[in-house]
Amino acid sequence: MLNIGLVSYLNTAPLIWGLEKRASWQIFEGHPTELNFNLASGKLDMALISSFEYALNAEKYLLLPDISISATGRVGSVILFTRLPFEKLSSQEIVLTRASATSVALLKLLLEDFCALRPVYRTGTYEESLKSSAYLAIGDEALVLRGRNNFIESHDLAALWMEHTRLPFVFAVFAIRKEAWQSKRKEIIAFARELYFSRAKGAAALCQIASSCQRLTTLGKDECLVYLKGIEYDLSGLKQEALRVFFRHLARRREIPRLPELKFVELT
Ligand SMILES: C=C(O[C@@H]1C=C(C(=O)O)C=C[C@H]1O)C(=O)O
Repeated sequence: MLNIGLVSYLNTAPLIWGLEKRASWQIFEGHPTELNFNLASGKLDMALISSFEYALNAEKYLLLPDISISATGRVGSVILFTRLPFEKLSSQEIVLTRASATSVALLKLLLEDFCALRPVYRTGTYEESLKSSAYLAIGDEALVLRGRNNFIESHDLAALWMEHTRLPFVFAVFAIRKEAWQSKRKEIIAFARELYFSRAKGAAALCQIASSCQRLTTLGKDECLVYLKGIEYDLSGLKQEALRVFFRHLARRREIPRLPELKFVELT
């Protein structure tokens, strides 16, 4: 049995739209940090994980070629919501969602190194952030918060990253545990083929996905479609370059012990 982890957010729907159930695999859905933990601990064989988790534990993993959750510019669902003007955030408290690894590291990089701001961070929920100056949300929660106007500003982290680096940003990759690749290679290749097929079907059905998944958020159908059109699922050359740039920043900031290489499985 192949144990597969998938992110439970709306943005993953187009990637897994055409995926059919199979007796040989079991799907677990969760927030990125749950999937990161369950893949690192061996409960899962392969999963969509935070690109930060790959950088942290790259010696355990191999990557599925050409799969990611990325955006070129605005992503729409990784947002710093603020109750103060952005440039006044030094020494102010920012509450960080527990669901994210990549976006937390990206936020710190953007604020501290690119914008010379020095806030104080705390992990917590949106409710726990009500007296703080800002809240970092990702995924469906960010989409819901976009509809509430109790913040004065919202800053899209992928758009900020692009402004500073001119590059797309890769939030998640599909990683496989090395042991699983040794023992379950055939099943992994079969799953990968289905995933590529599913992605193609999802791309052709975006309008339908937007109408049927709209209930997950408070977005209208058109807004939902605009959001899904902005999410990219490939890991092309430029995205690999963008990942390396992000990893170099993480290593320089000592958030990861060493600079990881991008190592892929061969599906043939
Ligand atoms: C674009 C998003 O990317 C997600 C953000 C992640 C993170 O911050 O660790 C991990 C997986 C992605 O699915 C999102 O959730 O909005």
